[in-house]
Amino acid sequence: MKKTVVGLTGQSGAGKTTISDAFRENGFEIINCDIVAREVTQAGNECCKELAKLFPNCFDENYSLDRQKLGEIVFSDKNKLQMLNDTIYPFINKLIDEKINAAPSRFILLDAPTLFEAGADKLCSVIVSVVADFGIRLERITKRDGISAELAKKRFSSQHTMEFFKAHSDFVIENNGSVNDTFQKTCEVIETIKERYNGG
Ligand SMILES: CC(C)(COP(=O)(O)OP(=O)(O)OC[C@H]1O[C@@H](n2cnc3c(N)ncnc32)[C@H](O)[C@@H]1O)[C@@H](O)C(=O)NCCC(=O)NCCS
Ligand SMILES: Nc1ncnc2c1ncn2[C@@H]1O[C@H](COP(=O)(O)OP(=O)(O)OP(=O)(O)O)[C@@H](O)[C@H]1O
Repeated sequence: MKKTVVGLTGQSGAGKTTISDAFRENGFEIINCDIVAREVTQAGNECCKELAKLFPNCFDENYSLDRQKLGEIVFSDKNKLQMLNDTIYPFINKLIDEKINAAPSRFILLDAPTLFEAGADKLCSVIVSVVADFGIRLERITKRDGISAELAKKRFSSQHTMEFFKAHSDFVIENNGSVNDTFQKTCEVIETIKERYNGG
């Protein structure tokens, strides 16, 4: 069975995980890369031991990761973010590969904020970006994650710009309005993708 992998990407708070529900309802198997990143950093595993060499203050004696502390460090320093990415992506990409191979569905959605940085765009037949305005994203993620506006802004500036996402995607979904409107737009995109790739 030839699998079609759709990469869903965009800045923090744009609405990737919200939109992924529409893909699930349309028969897609969802791989959420934030969850994959949590799986590879479960206390005591190999990835944590590698990261603890670089960020010793972010781990306790059981190699359990203090996520907020690491976020504060890497989203304030591009070199440290690069060190984190270089270390964690091989573990993440290996697990993504395993999940794609094990997926029972022919259609797979990769919900991945750092799709391009991780090189996971190369696994995708189609790339969909979700975009939303800065102020809206700021409000959403300070509320969702309970983080300060300052940390949220640092996280944004660690990511590609909206223009980058638009320029590197096959479809762009704007999510400044209601969830219902965005769901409708997403279903139209899904229909086009399915028409294009069914049987292909
Ligand atoms: C830095 C970490 C420990 C912060 O953990 P925390 O629980 O505070 O945040 P969480 O993991 O829920 O991520 C929240 C959002 O931050 C953004 N983000 C996460 N990692 C990165 C990154 N490397 N570069 C840019 N933005 C990122 C994404 O929009 C993500 O949805 C964590 O995000 C991490 O391990 N990041 C590296 C792995 C990665 O790139 N994950 C993204 C999916 S591949
Ligand atoms: N159209 C919308 N109207 C109101 N709230 C929304 C809308 N879209 C998303 N949200 C809310 O905004 C928050 C961020 O959305 P979501 O988690 O889907 O973003 P994301 O792109 O996956 O972000 P991240 O990369 O940080 O994980 C969530 O709490 C979600 O419920």
